[in-house]
Amino acid sequence: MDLKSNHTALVLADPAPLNRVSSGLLPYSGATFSQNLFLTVPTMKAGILDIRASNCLDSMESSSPPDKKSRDFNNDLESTDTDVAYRAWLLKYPSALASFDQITNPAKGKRIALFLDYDGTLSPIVDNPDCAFMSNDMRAAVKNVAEFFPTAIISGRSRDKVYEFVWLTELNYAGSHGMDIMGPVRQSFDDHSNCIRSTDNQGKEVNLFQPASEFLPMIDEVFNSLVNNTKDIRGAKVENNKFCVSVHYRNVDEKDWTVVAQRVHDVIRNYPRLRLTHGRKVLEVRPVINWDKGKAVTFLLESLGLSNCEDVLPIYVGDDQTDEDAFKVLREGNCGYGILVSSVPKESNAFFSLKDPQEVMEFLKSLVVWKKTSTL
Ligand SMILES: O=P(O)(O)OC[C@H]1O[C@H](O[C@H]2O[C@H](CO)[C@@H](O)[C@H](O)[C@H]2O)[C@H](O)[C@@H](O)[C@@H]1O
Repeated sequence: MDLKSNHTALVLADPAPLNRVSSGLLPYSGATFSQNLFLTVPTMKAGILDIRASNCLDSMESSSPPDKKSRDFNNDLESTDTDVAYRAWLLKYPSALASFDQITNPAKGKRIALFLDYDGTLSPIVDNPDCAFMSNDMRAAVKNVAEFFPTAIISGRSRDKVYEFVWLTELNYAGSHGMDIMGPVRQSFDDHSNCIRSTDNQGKEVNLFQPASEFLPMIDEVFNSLVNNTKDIRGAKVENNKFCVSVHYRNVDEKDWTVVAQRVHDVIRNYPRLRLTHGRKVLEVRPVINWDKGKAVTFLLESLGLSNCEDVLPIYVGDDQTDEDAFKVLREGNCGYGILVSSVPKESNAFFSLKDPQEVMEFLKSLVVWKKTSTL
């Protein structure tokens, strides 16, 4: 099948950065133009910033709130205001540690199924994506929790890469935002399209579900073009996540973010079957398929024989925009809880919050203690 075409405009399907309504959320209409962005593009060809790239830049800015360190440094008063805002936000998204009983009471008599994002949830956000190591303490906490509760990692990274960081065989892994799921063998999935039998690195038979497998050659092609198109932008980094590609701009000078946005759009405008989503200082290029982390949660629950809400309480912990799909599935299904990891106020579909990976670790440890001491 020819997945590439040169005549259709880019599909811009960015999920809403929930902390601000952005023009980047609007499909391309050609009706508006951001003047100040136009004026701040120093290196653009002919001085024109593509409107879709301009909308994208809005989203890049709104999905990249200043970190706590720089806020505190800027101004003590401002930091006090921010703390007040954070405390107010906690009323809407209570701490999962402070509200631990509220989470575990409904779990009595049920099995908890745990879903964990990786970057920003199990490992702190760092400048170099290749160095996002999780601590040994966190690894021990995840290993312990997985002894008591079925546990899966759902990451935007490729499945292999996230496994190299986590290195625990007792978990299930879904890479590429859920487009690459390795789970236990289920006979009932044998007829499922895109589901094949394979073996894991222990030689155990597993099911491999890859709903975007036909996009593999296209993703490789786009990865190479993106590497080529961004190689002169200092600090830009392109990461091949197998079924999606990440373009990092964390280390790019903010004045050059427009250039990053434009270069990415220049490449993907030729691929109408690819779309762009936003993460934490990263643009994620992915296939336009009806699949996301939320669908992956549903699929994994089914694969693990845990899809009956009467007996199972799923908990999903994540920090990023793409995790919202999973929070939404749990909220709308009235089944389980999303926990957003954030140290800044953000609108979310999660029910609870944790401040950072350190608090995630405490939460995982508390679950183990609760399970060990629970009589039910
Ligand atoms: O779904 P996730 O596991 O959260 O993956 C989302 C992206 O995570 C990584 O990037 C983020 O973490 C990096 C390391 O801390 C950081 O440098 C970067 O700015 C963040 O966006 C990963 O490198 C990406 O490929 C994933 O898409």
